[in-house]
Amino acid sequence: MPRILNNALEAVGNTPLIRLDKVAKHYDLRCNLLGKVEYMSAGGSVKDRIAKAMVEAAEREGKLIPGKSVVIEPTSGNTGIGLAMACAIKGYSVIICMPEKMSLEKEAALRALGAEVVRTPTEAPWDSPESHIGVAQKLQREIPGGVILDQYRNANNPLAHELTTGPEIIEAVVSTPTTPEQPSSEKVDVLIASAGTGGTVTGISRAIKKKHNKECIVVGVDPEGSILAYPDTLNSKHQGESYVVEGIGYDFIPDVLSRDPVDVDAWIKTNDDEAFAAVQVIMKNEGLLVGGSSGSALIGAIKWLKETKEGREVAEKEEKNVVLILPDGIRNYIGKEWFLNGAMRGERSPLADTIAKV
Ligand SMILES: C=C(NCc1c(COP(=O)(O)O)cnc(C)c1O)C(=O)O
Repeated sequence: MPRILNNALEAVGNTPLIRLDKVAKHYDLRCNLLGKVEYMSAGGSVKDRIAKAMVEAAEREGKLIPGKSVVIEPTSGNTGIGLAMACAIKGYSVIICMPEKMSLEKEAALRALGAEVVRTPTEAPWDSPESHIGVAQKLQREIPGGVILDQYRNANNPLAHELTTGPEIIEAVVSTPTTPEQPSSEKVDVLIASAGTGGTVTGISRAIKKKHNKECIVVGVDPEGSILAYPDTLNSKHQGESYVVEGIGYDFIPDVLSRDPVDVDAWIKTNDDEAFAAVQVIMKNEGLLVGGSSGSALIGAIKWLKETKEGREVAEKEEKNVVLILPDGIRNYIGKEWFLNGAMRGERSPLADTIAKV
């Protein structure tokens, strides 16, 4: 029931799970494609959830003291935005260390929320002093009250998804009964998520497999150039190559990512072009203004559904529920060339010719 909230943190999560029927038709799928639309969270991304969880856990443990502590975090931006939102509400100073590659839009949102932003060289290896992680550690050593909550190692990252994102998905699927028009197994049959820290895919997988459906197939999506996919042989062809999509892929394996096949059954590699084309498919067919890694998740799903034996079996069954995590929205990338190319200079509707003649 609608009620007055105390602050924006109470509007984190509880995002809709929306049918992507026109996208499924576009790719000739018979199964249900369901998108968990995370840009509808208060801070605009899936990372709001871990930011809130890490801050509140640190407060409970006495690690954050109002008026004294300075939250410092290495991030590709969205975790930073979630932290800056929490710190604005709770009264902590915050410094975000973010690689140069990440969008100006994310930096602007961070600064608008009161954060200081330190940019670092994108190509710096994760364990070098110049990386976003190395610079955050240096700042913590030198700034009194500096606290790194550390999304790459903090158990509250995957736990936030095990306790919130996963149960929300399960509840939505279980409470939507099958009908002749919209057949459903009433289970989460497949979960597909792109990976950065790996907290999302790990945490949701644990929720589903422990409490709902241990037969659920969990697919991780990792960009070409990154090394998160398992087995490592999947990564060798493009290892070290740069990529434009933001928020996913790393040159190290974060502690919070479980590559145990029990948690993540399969991995799919994707590239920028196919991801950004998939963003346009979601926008034009479903009216959802998603970000680049949502395109990675969608094209990763399509590749798994079309190019693997297990996937083809799922794709043909109209009752099967395939859940995709759509991590953020186009707000973070509205001026980026990859988006403008598609939106402003892409295929126009037939109406364009008519308008030109008026
Ligand atoms: C790691 C960070 N983001 C993760 C992320 C992800 C991956 O979420 P993980 O739970 O970190 O695997 C997907 N898409 C976008 C747009 C993201 O920002 C970060 O914002 O620091």
